[in-house]
Amino acid sequence: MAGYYYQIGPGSGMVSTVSKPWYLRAELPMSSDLSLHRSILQGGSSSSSPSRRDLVFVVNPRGANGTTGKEWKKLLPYLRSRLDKDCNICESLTSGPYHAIDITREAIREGADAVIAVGGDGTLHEVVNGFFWAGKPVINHDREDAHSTALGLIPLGTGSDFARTWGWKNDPYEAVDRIVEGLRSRVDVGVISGENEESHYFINVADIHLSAKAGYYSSRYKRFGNLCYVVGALQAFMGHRNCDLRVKVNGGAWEICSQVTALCIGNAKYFGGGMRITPNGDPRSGEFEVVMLQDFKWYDFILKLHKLYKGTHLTVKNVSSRSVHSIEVENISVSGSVYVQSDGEHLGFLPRKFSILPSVIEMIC
Ligand SMILES: Nc1ncnc2c1ncn2[C@@H]1O[C@H](COP(=O)(O)OP(=O)(O)OP(=O)(O)O)[C@@H](O)[C@H]1O
Repeated sequence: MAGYYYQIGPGSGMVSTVSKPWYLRAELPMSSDLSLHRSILQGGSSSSSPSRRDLVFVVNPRGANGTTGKEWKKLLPYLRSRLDKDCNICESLTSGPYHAIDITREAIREGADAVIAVGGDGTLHEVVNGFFWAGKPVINHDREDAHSTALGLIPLGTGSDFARTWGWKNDPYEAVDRIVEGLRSRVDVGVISGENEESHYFINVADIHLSAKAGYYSSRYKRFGNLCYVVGALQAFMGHRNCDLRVKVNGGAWEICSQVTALCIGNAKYFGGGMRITPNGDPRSGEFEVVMLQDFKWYDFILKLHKLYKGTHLTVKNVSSRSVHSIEVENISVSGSVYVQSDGEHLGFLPRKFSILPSVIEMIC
């Protein structure tokens, strides 16, 4: 699917499409997005001085049950007033799942200074995946430096869990201020490989079994806001059985982990709409924090849920934590599929290998 976006110029802010190759391959936006584009087009003036930096905003208009699109529209005048002087502000609305990946790849190849995800963790996840292609970082056509495009985030999703690790709120105005300030830091990204599958990337938390199943179901109930995680968890509990897994940490020997309820691989700290599951996860540490819950019963969640939210569960019985740079996980039992998700998006089933790519992306933070 070809990408499309519009450049919003300085001054009084007329907007024009940008005459670069991939913009010319633009598809027409979906009708509901067209109104948003039109409203921008009516407001602006155009400019594309070569010295100005291109900031590409990848907006999921359907994020947070459609709130992202509405908030983005309200945010644009502020964005223009703060960034118009120095930057070309380019917006691209996604037309459906996975579109953000293509937009990001094209923007990097065309030399964008930053690609900024506007939406929730799902949108951020797709943008992060757009930083890679065929197992390698995407590079600019004209420059040798593979990582010259920075990643940014305007958190406007239902959970927006990655933002919580940085202490950011779902406040788009604060996010714009961060982009204006322009501080950048290198962050780690997780890569997941499976049998005969292409590599897949994550920036927040990947998880296995009950929590992944809960995430799978919760995505059907996003219209309930943060309550979707509770409804998803209740549905996942029905018919849930703890299972024995085989794991290999940092390329060592295989170990058996019995009666695993959930295994969570944190590049950051939060998942499930604010649960501090891997409380020591840090995307600048070069390691994952792996937290395993074993032999949990449904009532353990009721009794210990507050600890999971606060991140004080590591001392609870049957909870373990360790720092790793790679972990392979297999299902021992031949019957039943064990769910895997990454950044809250369903990925498939075991077996999978998770490895860290230290400092691979520069992030605006
Ligand atoms: N135009 C679109 N129409 C429908 N779905 C889309 C569109 N663009 C992206 N998506 C999908 O929407 C999903 C959810 O998006 P996003 O993460 O931004 O919001 P959220 O689910 O409300 O927030 P969070 O993931 O933080 O809970 C993503 O998986 C993405 O693939």
